[in-house]
Amino acid sequence: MTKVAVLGAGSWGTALSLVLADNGHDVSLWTHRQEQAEIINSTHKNEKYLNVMIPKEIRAYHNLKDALQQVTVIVLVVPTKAIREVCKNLDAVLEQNVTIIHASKGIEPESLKRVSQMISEEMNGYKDKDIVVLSGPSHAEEVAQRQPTTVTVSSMNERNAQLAQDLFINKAFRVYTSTDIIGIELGGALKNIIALGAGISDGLGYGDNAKAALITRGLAEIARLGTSLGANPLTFLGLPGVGDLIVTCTSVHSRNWRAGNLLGKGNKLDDVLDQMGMVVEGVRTTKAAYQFAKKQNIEMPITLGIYEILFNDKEPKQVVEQLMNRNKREEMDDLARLLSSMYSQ
Ligand SMILES: NC(=O)C1=CN([C@@H]2O[C@H](COP(=O)(O)OP(=O)(O)OC[C@H]3O[C@@H](n4cnc5c(N)ncnc54)[C@H](OP(=O)(O)O)[C@@H]3O)[C@@H](O)[C@H]2O)C=CC1
Ligand SMILES: O=C(CO)COP(=O)(O)O
Repeated sequence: MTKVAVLGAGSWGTALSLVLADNGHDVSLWTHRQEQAEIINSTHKNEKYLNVMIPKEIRAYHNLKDALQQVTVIVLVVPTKAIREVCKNLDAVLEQNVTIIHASKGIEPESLKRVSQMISEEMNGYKDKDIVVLSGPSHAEEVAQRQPTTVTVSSMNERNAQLAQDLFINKAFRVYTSTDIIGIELGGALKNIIALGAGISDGLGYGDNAKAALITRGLAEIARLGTSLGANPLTFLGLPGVGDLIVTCTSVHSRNWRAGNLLGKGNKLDDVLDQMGMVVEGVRTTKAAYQFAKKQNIEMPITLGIYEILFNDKEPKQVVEQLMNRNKREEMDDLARLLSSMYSQ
């Protein structure tokens, strides 16, 4: 049995706490809202985020120091925009050495930093090579129902990745390892941009052909940006790449798909985000990827179109027209370039 603190009591933090409790670990679930901690402890529910009973062994905390008592593992599951703030607070009160696993899917606009990089910048004594990421096609709603789910954990420190694998793996939650943390983090973050696009496409009333095109050409964009930042292109063919892309672009559970769907139906971004009430990571990630692609001259036409819908009020139909009328090209250009760059390394 391991003593684990899960920081972030939203949908995913709650679902991951259930997996850990199922595996017999001692779980504290920290929330930044006192009232939410009290509700979880008295009702054993967290209804705003997940419709499931929470076993009474999982105790919710509002005081961070109390949540951290004797833990040897921390699972960080707050929205990417809160990572730095939570890590600063954590650094101020954490007294013991722990293994840090994060499960957030985003990147930081301006810096294009991945979550493991942000964590190590805010936490004294932790290097980004020691942080573990957990990512893959895994909607909290299905994990909470113990439906079969597969994810990948990755760290440059293989021992830490194996520790995370052993901590989470069970008969409903299969965990693979990988050493390509760059690819795993970028795959998980960038698929949210394409999921917004898939939702927009469905909202406009387009069918499966359009969605398959978005998924496939979206994957090419993810691989282009990812490899320019040092990811292994093959990672994008795995669970945290194409796997997560499929689940997020096709599931009604996806907040990114749902937000895109509302945009495609003509709603404005601010109204959509108000309605969602949960994090839609793809919005910030679109900004980050757009800025980077522009600076580095990386071709990302879908990302550019989604940026224009989100931030420049461009009509979704106009963006579709723009995408369909680009210059003619050969489909496999990208793949050939990526593979040859891989083999020349
Ligand atoms: N839901 C899912 O199925 C999956 C989610 N993820 C990723 O996990 C991360 C978290 O997502 P998820 O749990 O779904 O998000 P939710 O929107 O469901 O919950 C986010 C939680 O974080 C809390 N929070 C927000 N800001 C802060 C802050 N500054 N300090 C502390 N807590 C804060 C929210 O509190 P408040 O109530 O105040 O808003 C809420 O409890 C995201 O990066 C997401 O992409 C990954 C895989 C699956
Ligand atoms: O990452 C997810 C599933 O793997 C969750 O996606 P959403 O944030 O779009 O709900």
